[in-house]
Amino acid sequence: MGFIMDGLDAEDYDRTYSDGQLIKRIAGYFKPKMGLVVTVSILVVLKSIMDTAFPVLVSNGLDTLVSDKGLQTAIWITLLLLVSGVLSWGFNMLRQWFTAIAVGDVVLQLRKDAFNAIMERDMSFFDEFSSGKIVSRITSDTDKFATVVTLTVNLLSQFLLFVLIIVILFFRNWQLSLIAIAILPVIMAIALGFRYLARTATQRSQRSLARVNSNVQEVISGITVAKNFRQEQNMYNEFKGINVQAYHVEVRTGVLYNGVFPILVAVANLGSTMIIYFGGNNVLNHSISAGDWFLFVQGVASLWFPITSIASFWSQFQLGLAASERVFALLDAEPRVHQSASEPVSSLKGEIEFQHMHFSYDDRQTVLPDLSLKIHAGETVAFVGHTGAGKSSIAKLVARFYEYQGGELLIDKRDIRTFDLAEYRRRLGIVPQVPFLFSGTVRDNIRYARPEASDAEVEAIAQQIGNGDWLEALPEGLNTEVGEEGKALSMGQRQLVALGRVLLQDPTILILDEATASVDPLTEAQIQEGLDLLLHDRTAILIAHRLSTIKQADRIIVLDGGRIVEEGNHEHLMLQGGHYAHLYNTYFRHQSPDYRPGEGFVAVRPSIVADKA
Ligand SMILES: Nc1ncnc2c1ncn2[C@@H]1O[C@H](COP(=O)(O)OP(=O)(O)OP(=O)(O)O)[C@@H](O)[C@H]1O
Repeated sequence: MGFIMDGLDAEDYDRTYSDGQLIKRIAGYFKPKMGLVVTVSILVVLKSIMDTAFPVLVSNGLDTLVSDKGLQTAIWITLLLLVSGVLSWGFNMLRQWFTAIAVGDVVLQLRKDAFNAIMERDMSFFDEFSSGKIVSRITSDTDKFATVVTLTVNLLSQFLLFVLIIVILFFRNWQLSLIAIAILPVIMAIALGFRYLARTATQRSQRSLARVNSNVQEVISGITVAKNFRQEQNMYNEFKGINVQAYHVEVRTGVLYNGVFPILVAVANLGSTMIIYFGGNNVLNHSISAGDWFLFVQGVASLWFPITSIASFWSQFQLGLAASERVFALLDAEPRVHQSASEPVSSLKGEIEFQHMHFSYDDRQTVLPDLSLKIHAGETVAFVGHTGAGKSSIAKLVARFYEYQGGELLIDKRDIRTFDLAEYRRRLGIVPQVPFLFSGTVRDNIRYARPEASDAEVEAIAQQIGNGDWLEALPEGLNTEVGEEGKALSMGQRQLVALGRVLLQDPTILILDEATASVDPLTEAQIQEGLDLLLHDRTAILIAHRLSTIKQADRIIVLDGGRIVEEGNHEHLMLQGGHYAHLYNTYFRHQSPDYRPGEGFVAVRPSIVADKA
């Protein structure tokens, strides 16, 4: 058994709400739908009354027929039964209809809230939660929330039916009622036992399905690497194991679900047999009528159904509550980036100053221990350093994606924490290392920065980069579809689109995380031209990986372990023979147009080389 369930342990979900809090919260969502909720409640009561009326009418009808024996009475009874049946059907249909409307409206609102909450979250949130989990919180978790509400309405209706039948039976004959309910503890014991087993089985089958999903997702995302390393067979074997596990889990769940009902039916039939025997004896000695006898036989048969359905749906109810909890956790996630005010940022000069900045993403590692740095308005600063030195982190702090723990970050001598972030970010242009393009055309993607820009403006921007030569390589120029995430374009073309996008935005501060991927010399030249345009007249932070970009900077800052170890321009730093010269020898030397293998090393102080060795 053990190995079948491997990897299906509980996830580390953040359960922080009690059931009561959750139900209160769910009820809160239904408050604006009070009219519908009241209508559904009335319909639930009416349907339950009609369902109870049916056996009562038959019972009374039997007794009347025994004494009256007239055809007219039989017709009347039939008509009444027909009316009660039709009414029950009608009430049920309306109840389901209105429930679906109310639940649909609430899920609509909940999804809107969840989506908005995600848009509001700062970047640390996305580090913590995988995209798969976030997607499932918005889609399947809100769906499960809907299931829970629909189930609750159904269960309430069943419960009401149960109470009504019990009350009527007791009014008719309490001794026989006691016999009827004697079977209930047995049914409840089986149902409760099943509740536990069903919950475990449902959780396992959900987890095994999630494993299948995530395996397929991972394989498809990494298909290029898999094919490159010829791992298809290994991947298939891995999938096969996971799929077989899901099969075993599903079979167990199916056997459990399908096995419990025959047991419950057998027990319920035992109850009916007892009622038939004792009730029949009572009819023979005239202590109850034949109609009452029928009512008991019928009543016992309908009693077990509400109990079993409450028990069997309990696990789904719990899972639905857990899903609602995950949605609410998403809505309530505390922001890590705290703004002390929301002051307008109508215009900026672009001066950036870090004062004794202390920053870490989490408690595992300090990324910037104590950074002090002033970038003047209009200055182009290139950050260089080994991987993990903290270059991107500085840029992310300027974009206010993360909260810092100590020191100050001033933009135009104003505390960044006092800014209206939406306005501030409008003045900030970011070109990420791997440019992300949304599906649509090249034109749509450039326009993304300023949706109101006219076609002529977009075209003018595209023409500015490399005289528009890059557009000729695109099959339909600006109208070329970029495909999912821009996969239909080459990496260099994607970078050019990303540059065009930021040029159109015309930000005061530019952050460019330069791509490490190499592009052909022509594209490189076009990108360089685009960059020249971008750098002109604005503050720029370049996380530079290309020698040509680094040389364009007014100042180069060399980072090591989150500290500034050197700064100056290219020539000055080369002469120093320190960290920059060492980086040059390691990364940039071969990018020089005069590069010859084995040549072009610059002199580096022995202490630096020894330090890095
Ligand atoms: N989102 C994150 N959560 C936790 N730690 C992070 C996160 N991003 C970066 N780090 C850590 O912070 C340190 C600095 O990373 P950063 O990305 O700033 O380096 P970098 O100099 O830009 O490197 P590269 O040139 O490879 O992009 C690294 O040790 C990295 O592991």
